[in-house]
Amino acid sequence: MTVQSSDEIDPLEIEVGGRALLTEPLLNKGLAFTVEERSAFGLHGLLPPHIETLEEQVERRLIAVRRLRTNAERYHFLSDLQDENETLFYALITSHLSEMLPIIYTPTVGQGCQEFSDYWRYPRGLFLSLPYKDRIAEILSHPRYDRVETIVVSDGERVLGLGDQGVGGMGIPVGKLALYTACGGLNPATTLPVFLDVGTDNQARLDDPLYIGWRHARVRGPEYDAFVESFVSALEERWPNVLLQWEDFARGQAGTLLNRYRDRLLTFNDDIQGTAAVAAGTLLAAMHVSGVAFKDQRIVIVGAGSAGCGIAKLILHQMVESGLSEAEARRRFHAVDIDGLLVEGMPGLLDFQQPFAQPREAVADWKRKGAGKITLEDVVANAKPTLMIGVSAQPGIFHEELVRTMAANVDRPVIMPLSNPTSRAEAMPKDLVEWTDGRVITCTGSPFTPVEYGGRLHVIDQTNNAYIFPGLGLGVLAVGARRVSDGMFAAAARALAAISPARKDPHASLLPPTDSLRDVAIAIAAAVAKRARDEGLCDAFEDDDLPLLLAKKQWRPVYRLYVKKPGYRRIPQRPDL
Ligand SMILES: NC(=O)C1=CN([C@@H]2O[C@H](COP(=O)(O)OP(=O)(O)OC[C@H]3O[C@@H](n4cnc5c(N)ncnc54)[C@H](OP(=O)(O)O)[C@@H]3O)[C@@H](O)[C@H]2O)C=CC1
Ligand SMILES: CC(=O)C(=O)O
Ligand SMILES: [Mg+2]
Repeated sequence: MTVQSSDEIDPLEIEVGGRALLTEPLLNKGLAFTVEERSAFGLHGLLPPHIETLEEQVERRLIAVRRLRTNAERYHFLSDLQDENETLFYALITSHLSEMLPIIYTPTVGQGCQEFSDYWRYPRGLFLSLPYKDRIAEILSHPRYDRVETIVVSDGERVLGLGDQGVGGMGIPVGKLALYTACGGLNPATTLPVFLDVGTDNQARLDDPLYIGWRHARVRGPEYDAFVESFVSALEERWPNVLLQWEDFARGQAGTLLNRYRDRLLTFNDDIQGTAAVAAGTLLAAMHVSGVAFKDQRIVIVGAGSAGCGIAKLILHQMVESGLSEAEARRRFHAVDIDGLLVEGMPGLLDFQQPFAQPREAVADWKRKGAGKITLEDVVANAKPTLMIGVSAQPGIFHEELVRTMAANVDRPVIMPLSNPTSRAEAMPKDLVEWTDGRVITCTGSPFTPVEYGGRLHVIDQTNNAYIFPGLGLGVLAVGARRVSDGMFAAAARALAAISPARKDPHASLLPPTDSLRDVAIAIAAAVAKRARDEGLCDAFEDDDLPLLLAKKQWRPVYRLYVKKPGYRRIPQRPDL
């Protein structure tokens, strides 16, 4: 449903004109300013005389972006466009989603984060640095942020699978929020990327004279906790109903922060919960193709960190819902971390890993003689998994022998190398298809081109939390949910599986194509909103009213007519220096 909101129809009253209007990305229309607007706002002469439509502007920028040689160049081109004219940026992105997604999001955003300081040009979002911790409330108080409803925050310690990028991690909240608008339809004026700069342990960044973050070893422990608490308290005060998404925090912080704040704010951790929902939804779709029910699944998760244990927790919940006892369901998980298979009583086992540790006696004879740990190879040979998920950021860890061993024991091995960016994927889909003689059902975290094998084209689905968080945000905001619950992610996973093309045709893709992420977001939002109501986390609404509630929350990249606001003032074209 497309609703033309009064926001789109009514003229917008503008306070400033001249150059100030052209340099405000939320208002700038570039060459699309009409003659009347150019007269009213003092734009004649500041723009060449040509006037064009938004569609023509999209076409012009599309030609320019396609002319560039690398995706890294395109990333910077699009960042500049976002900082110049957000309406045009989103019109371009939404009309070419599958082409633009790999540029503004994974994998290219990873390089953008690594080279953040090298290409620094224009600030976007808020940088909260520990040395200025006493200024947080003052920084958030600027009227520019009055309308903020959604914040994505990172401290840059675990940027995709690329480790600590310090302040470069800001590229992640910026990219995620671009998807909130492009896919979820949230108004960009209501979104805010935030970076918590607590230093970095990345020596190359610290040694780099161009590095623009706080040049200090990463602060941890009580000082870190107090800093995050200052941020959260100030945020609660400023925007009591804001949706806060934690993104790309390291294993040691991600779950701790989620548990600390989930009952206090409208908040979730995307790497733990969003990833769990997309992986579980893809698994449900894959089960439809493989015909293997939950009771017959044997699961290996490689990388028992935030994403790995988040995924395991949600799939475990689904297994229990399908009729398995909790104990039985637990036994089906084999979580492999850097020290091998997680086994009960193992030294260093973290709280969130405990539920997925195998009883010692169940795996007593799996360890090879003289070996210090039960390796991934031992696990695959003994557990005979039906499903193997990689969230370890270890490229090549799903090697040929391992995959062939897995494929020898099951008809349709399901293998998901979900680590990002592309360079960190546990395996290349082309290899997986070849090593399994085309039997594999596979999907990845970053985009890959389809693989041709045996006269058939294997589409590689992108099992990325981008299928979940834009819809989750849209859903909770549209109905005014007070908290984000695990139940909402379970509902999102089911909603994703329900729109899987493979439900109708087993040769089709598991997930809808990325071009349709706007429709996916609506389906996820509807499921999340209903779950919020059913859990009593928002006010009641009728199912029939939901499409309108969602549509009203969706902003579209169209230009509005501008008129002068009473008190309009023309800012001098050049300041007096
Ligand atoms: N597709 C998607 O939507 C998503 C993908 N991801 C990707 O998943 C990856 C992991 O993210 P996240 O879980 O947040 O990160 P974490 O750091 O929390 O977890 C990674 C885990 O892998 C472990 N590990 C490292 N080396 C090995 C190894 N050789 N064998 C087995 N385990 C190993 C790490 O152990 P240790 O810490 O001891 O080194 C750690 O426990 C990243 O690449 C990220 O991009 C994450 C979220 C969403
Ligand atoms: C996709 C994502 O959130 C990650 O790789 O961290
Ligand atoms: Mg992430």
